[in-house]
Amino acid sequence: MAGKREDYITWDEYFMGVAALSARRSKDPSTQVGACIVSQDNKILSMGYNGFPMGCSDDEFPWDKEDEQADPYNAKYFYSTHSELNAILNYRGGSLEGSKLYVTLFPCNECAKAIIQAGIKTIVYGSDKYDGTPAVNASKRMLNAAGVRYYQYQPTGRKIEIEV
Ligand SMILES: O=c1[nH]c(=O)n([C@H]2C[C@H](O)[C@@H](COP(=O)(O)O)O2)cc1CO
Ligand SMILES: [Zn+2]
Repeated sequence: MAGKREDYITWDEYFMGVAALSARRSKDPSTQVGACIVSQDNKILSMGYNGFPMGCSDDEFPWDKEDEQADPYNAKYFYSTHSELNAILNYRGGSLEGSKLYVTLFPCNECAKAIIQAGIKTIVYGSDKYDGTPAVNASKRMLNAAGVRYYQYQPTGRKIEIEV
């Protein structure tokens, strides 16, 4: 009798991998973020990445951080929907109460509000490159107050290649 395969990926590698793959759909030239929401029994409920809302063309809306005149209408920030919010909004199945969010970048304060209100209880994040900024400080303050647990994903170093 053959034993089971032993080099299968862990749950964390699987869900962080799905979040990272989702990020590859992002059109943002500077920061690509992916998210994956998982139930308490390890079933994927939803996914998302940062992008403009439906009907707002990736070719017509700006992807710049800032134009020469520093005109906010010509920068992406008014228009881009964050990956975490997209993952929450993409879920049409009912409640996300008690679920877990895997996200490649620590959620900002706006996403933290949506995460808390959606009932997500755990966040596993990848990069924390905006740590110390007001948005992330405010986010951590709210997540702490609301009892949302968060911890940084510890990369295993395993390379997962997918040929498509
Ligand atoms: O939590 C987040 N989730 C998320 O999807 N984003 C997106 C919005 C923007 O498209 C991009 C941030 O752009 P930049 O790093 O160039 O400022 O990442 C940004 C954050 C900020 O933490
Ligand atoms: Zn956000």
